[in-house]
Amino acid sequence: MSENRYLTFALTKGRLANQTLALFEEAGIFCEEMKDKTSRKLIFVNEEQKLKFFLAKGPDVPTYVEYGAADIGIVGRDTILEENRNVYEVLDLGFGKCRMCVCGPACAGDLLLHHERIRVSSKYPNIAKDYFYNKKHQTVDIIKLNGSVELGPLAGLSEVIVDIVETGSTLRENGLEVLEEICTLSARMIVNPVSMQMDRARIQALVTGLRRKLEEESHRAD
Ligand SMILES: Nc1ncnc2c1ncn2[C@@H]1O[C@H](COP(=O)(O)OP(=O)(O)OP(=O)(O)O)[C@@H](O)[C@H]1O
Ligand SMILES: O=P(O)(O)OC[C@H]1O[C@H](OP(=O)(O)OP(=O)(O)O)[C@H](O)[C@@H]1O
Repeated sequence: MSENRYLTFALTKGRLANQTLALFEEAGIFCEEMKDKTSRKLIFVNEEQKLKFFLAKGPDVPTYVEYGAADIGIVGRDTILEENRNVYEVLDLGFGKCRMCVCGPACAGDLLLHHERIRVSSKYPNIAKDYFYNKKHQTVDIIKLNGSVELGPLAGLSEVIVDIVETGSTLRENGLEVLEEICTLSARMIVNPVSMQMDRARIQALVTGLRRKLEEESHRAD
């Protein structure tokens, strides 16, 4: 372990970013500069704590961590499952909670029940494939989409979708429903396996500090 080595964090842009920075601050990990939404700067350094931070698109976070360009990543469990990178998952951060589900119009329930060869559109083709082929042993045709996945059944592209459900309002407003739940999701901390060996004490102290804050928060909420 090198005392002067910077630990680099890849954080997910978008929905998870604010809660990640708020939790880090609570645990004494600071990156003030990153809060400036007007800045186009991409990488931020905390000299005092020997930390570096950058924001990336969710699916790129496990890539940075697997290759060691970041030691630590914060990313949704959906992305970890979809990307299937060689990283350690070390902590459930408890926010960004949602569910990965098979959804569609109510009438698609019968097609699922009878293991019909249906079309499944999703932003998460690997999760969809694993669920239908390995868990349900059902042959389906998977179609990759990049967003607004609920359009799939509405436009006649697919019978069902595999997508994230949080409040359920996108489904409701489009006449769709949850047909099957695949798994629950939340934000997780991932670590590069080599970084874990080289900086074990420092990374473990970080994880312990964050876990303590999360426990304090959940006690306060009780
Ligand atoms: N309602 C939700 N919809 C999507 N993701 C959610 C939701 N609630 C929590 N999440 C979590 O937040 C993570 C980041 O979501 P976000 O929408 O910011 O990025 P994204 O899905 O990659 O979107 P985009 O492609 O539009 O940038 C997801 O990977 C997921 O783990
Ligand atoms: O259950 P709800 O609270 O309605 O949230 C779920 C919706 O949010 C996400 O889409 P997002 O807003 O990320 O847009 P996208 O479809 O373009 O990825 C997800 O893909 C669902 O469409």
